[in-house]
Amino acid sequence: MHNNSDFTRVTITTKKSNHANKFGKLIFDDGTVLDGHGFGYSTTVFGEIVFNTGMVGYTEALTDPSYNGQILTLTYPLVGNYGVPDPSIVDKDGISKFFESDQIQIRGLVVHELSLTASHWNLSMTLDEWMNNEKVPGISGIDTRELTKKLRTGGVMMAALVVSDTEIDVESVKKQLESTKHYDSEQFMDVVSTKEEQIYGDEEKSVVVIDTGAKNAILRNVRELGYKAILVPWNTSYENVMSYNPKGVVLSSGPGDPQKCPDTIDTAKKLIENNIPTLGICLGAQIIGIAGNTETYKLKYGHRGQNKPCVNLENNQVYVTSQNHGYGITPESIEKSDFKLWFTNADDKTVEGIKHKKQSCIAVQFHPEAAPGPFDCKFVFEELKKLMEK
Ligand SMILES: NC(=O)CC[C@H](N)C(=O)O
Repeated sequence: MHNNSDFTRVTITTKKSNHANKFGKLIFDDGTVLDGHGFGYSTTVFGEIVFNTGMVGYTEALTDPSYNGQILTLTYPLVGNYGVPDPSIVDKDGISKFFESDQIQIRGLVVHELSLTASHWNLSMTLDEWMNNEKVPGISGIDTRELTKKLRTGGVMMAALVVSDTEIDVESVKKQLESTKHYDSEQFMDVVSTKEEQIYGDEEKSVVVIDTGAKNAILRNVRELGYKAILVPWNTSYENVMSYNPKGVVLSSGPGDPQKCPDTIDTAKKLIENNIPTLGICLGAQIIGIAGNTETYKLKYGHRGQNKPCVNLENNQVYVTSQNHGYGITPESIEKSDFKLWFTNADDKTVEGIKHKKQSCIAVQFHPEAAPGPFDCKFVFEELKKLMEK
């Protein structure tokens, strides 16, 4: 028999999005112009336009530093209906509970329909309010299926997103778009990486996380292994990493081309050489790959979603993974490298994980820290723990 105290009382908060109807336009570098309704902040932004097929998780996606420099299209047709939680809610270590970093990282957001009402027990503001506060523009009323087909056919491209209270001058935006720095040549590390070390927990044994744009969930997973997490800047040298005397090292996810992180590649080379237990995640996997003689390349339209099937070649088990990447490790380059293939993508056979042939070094292209429902990829952190406690 239940007594009332068995139940947590949950209050559902409802808020209406009262955004004014603004002008909104998406302008692509191939000349295409799409009309929509502007929301969020009135401004013009330029970035690489990409799409994510996840049905939920916009709070996490918008704050994932790996999206820095990009205009994000969500293919799920109704967005914003559960609002946005309070950013100041933190866990016992002071790590934000519901956000992957302390700000919105995307340059702009593209949706089909923005929900006018948001309801959730955890809601503190609407998506429109949040984006307005953080000065990020959004556009709704876009046929995101057609847009996705365009990106799948033509590949990701540079675009401008304009939200304005007055009529938009398309020609002048097109000119600015032409002279905008291309996403591929941008250097994001100074923008996303911590400038100083940050320490979470007080355990004696520690894991250093090299911050090339780390998500909070990576820190949380390290903490759950029972280790102190030490977050350090992207360009921390091997000697400085080792000065913390860590049991292991995580190379985090992050935005941009892995070739733009030469200092991290250098540190990774020495971590491998000295057999320090190391796990690379997404950008971190690409960096580890380069450090161990694989090559990387740019995918046509990337993998961004929550249901990307990956096969563990050691036991033929398939995992449903979360992903967000536009570059990858070149499959043909693995054979002559220091790694063997660990995971492969069941959809397109791209590289999803590698293991060093001799040293304690593993890397996954997918996000083991992400949990869009299930937690089935957490075992990757357990693999790191096994290497650290060997
Ligand atoms: N999430 C990530 O770490 C992304 C890695 C890299 N920037 C890419 O786009 O492929």
